[in-house]
Parts: sequence; structure tokens; C-alpha cells
Amino acid sequence: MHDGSGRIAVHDLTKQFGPVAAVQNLSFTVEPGTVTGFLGPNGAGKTTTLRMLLGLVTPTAGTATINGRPHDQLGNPGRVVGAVLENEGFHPKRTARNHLRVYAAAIGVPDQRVEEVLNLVGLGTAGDRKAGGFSLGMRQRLALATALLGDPQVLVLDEPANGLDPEGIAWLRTFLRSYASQGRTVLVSSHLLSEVEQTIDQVVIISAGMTRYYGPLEQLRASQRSRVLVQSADANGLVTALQGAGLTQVEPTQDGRVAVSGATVQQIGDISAKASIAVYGMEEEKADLEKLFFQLTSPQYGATTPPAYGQQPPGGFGGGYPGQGGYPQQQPYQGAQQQYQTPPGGYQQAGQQQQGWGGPQ
Ligand SMILES: Nc1ncnc2c1ncn2[C@@H]1O[C@H](COP(=O)(O)OP(=O)(O)OP(=O)(O)O)[C@@H](O)[C@H]1O
Repeated sequence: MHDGSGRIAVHDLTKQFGPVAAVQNLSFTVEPGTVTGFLGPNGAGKTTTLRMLLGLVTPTAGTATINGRPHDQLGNPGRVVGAVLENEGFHPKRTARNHLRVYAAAIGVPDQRVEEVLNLVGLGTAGDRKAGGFSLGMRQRLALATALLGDPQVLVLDEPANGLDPEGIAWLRTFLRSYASQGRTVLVSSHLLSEVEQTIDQVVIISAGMTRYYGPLEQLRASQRSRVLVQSADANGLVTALQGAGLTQVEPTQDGRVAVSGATVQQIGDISAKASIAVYGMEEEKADLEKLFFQLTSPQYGATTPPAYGQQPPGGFGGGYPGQGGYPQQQPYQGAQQQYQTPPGGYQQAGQQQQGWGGPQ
């Protein structure tokens, strides 16, 4: 029926809601044994993508598969993929245990599993309490317990950290890492990079329905590696000397300094001394992943500096600074010019429109 690989594959996925292009030409894969963060601001298209993956929304174009199959061809999907979507509804008068038993029966797993998942998510002592009295964090845990009932190979979670306290977030982090370390596949969405940064191996960043970055988190970090700003007696002479020494990421800044990536302060000091150029000061700029995430997903930022279709940043992928031509884009842009347009109805409005919808589209 399906290939059992545990791989999630999204290919050229597109969803148009009337005039709203919620998702456009999205492509990525999530391999077993890894946690992938699916990141973007409110209204970026994360939930719509996950709902297409889970067979709750019909794509306008493209495919989203798990184990090589669309969700409706997975046989007993509850055994293959466990999902937590936003605003999961629970019968308020039903206890957590009874809620889980209903779902367990629906996918054909024994009641024993209910006890296991209650303990797994830390609700072992709350099984007899009614879900209506649960805090948001407890409801998140119950939703996760429901997703885990079928002992699925693939876990898809939409903003699972919402409502969790810091302890809950730390617990979720450990849980997801250990889940992936068993060779399972985890796809987790968030609008905050900081929330998932310590959990994920790979990241797909989207904005206005399109991919802004897709690749290993490490590569994104590397693109933000520190650079050194050098104040010297002769900026042009220093640029020539540094380039002559084989450094490729060297450029003068507007304030008369020289920005150098890929070299330590000691190396720069040695090269300038050899060239007899006096150095008055060096400042190391630290990486700021959160800032980069904001820049990647901000339509205002994107509108001013759209990269050309399929263009790599100077020095290759992961080699530059946003705003200076460097851009950690791993894949050719699909329709890059459109990517930066404000969604119909305006960006803020696009985020608001999503409230109050649900169910299969
Ligand atoms: N059923 C629908 N009908 C019309 N527009 C929709 C529908 N579902 C989503 N949209 C629109 O599609 C866009 C993407 O929404 P989506 O909920 O997928 O974003 P998101 O990244 O999950 O946002 P959030 O983090 O706020 O949940 C938004 O502009 C939203 O208003």
C-alpha cells in the first residue's frame, strides 16, 4: 500500500483560496530520523500545508505524500501518521482517558495503549479529569497523546508549543528529539524560530505561501557566522592584501571599515601587519539567527531586496549577510518576484482571515 519509508514529500504544492494564494509551489522532504521545523509568520501558509498533507484540504496543484502515498491512500492512517493540528476540539465533559479510548477504538489499538500515551505525555495522573477543565498546555499534551495512540512512524505537529510553559516546552523538545532518534519522522510548525531551534535538524521557512529557505539549520547558522569589521589606515589597501591572502569574503563598508568573513582576528591582524597597514580596531559581529528569520519572513524586507530567480548569494549558499546581497536560499526561487508581494487583502489582513475556519476545504 505504502512504501513504509516514513518520508514526507511535498512537491510543488499549491493552494488557492479564491483570491488568496495560501501556498505556492512549495517543495520539501522530511527524512526519517530527523525533526524538521516548518516556520513562518502568522498567515504564511503552514496550517494549510499541513492540512493538505493530512488530507483535510485538497491541493489546487502539486502533491503531499507520506510513505510515497497521499493521506487517503495510507490504509489505516492513524497507524502511520499522528497529527496535532491547531484548536483541537475535545468533548469538554469527557475525561482524557475516555477521549483517548474513543480514538483508540477508532484506529483499532487496545486500551492498554491509552495508559501508555497518558504516561508518555505526562498526563498519567490526570486521566480521570474532564478535558473541559484542562489548561491550554494540558490540552496540547492530550492532543499529542491522541496523535501517539497508533504508535505512528510520522508525527506532524502544528504549533505544539502554544500554551506550554517553559517546562512543557523543554519536555516537548526532549520528547521530539527522542522520537526522531528512534528513526521516526517529525514535522513541527512554529512561528518562532527560537521555540524550535534547539529541536530541529532541518528547517523550511515560508512567507506568504512560498519557500524562503529550505535546508539544514546548521547551514542557516553558518550563513550567519560572525564577521569581523576592521578599522584600518588604508581600507582599499587592506582589501587588496586580504584578497591577496586568499580571503574571498572581504568588502569595504560605508563607514570606511572592511568587513571580513571566514577569517579570525588573528589572521586578519597577521595579514595587515605583513602588508604594513596599521589596524586601529577590530569588532566581531555575532550571528543572530532570529534576526535573519525575521528578515527572511518580513514582506517589507523582501520587497526591497528580491533575489533574482534561481540566484545564489555571492560566495554560494550560506555565504552572506542579508541586506548585503548574501542570501541563504538553497533552492531556486519559483516566481521570486511574486514571492515578495503582499498577499491580496494585505499582510495583516491575511493573518486575520484565517480565524474561524476549519474542516475539510
Ligand atoms: N479556508 C480558507 N479560506 C480562505 N482563506 C484561507 C483559508 N484557510 C487559510 N486561508 C488563508 O490562507 C493563508 C494561509 O493561512 P494558514 O492558516 O495556512 O497560515 P499559517 O502559517 O498556519 O498561520 P498561523 O501561524 O497564524 O496559523 C492566510 O492568508 C489565510 O487567511
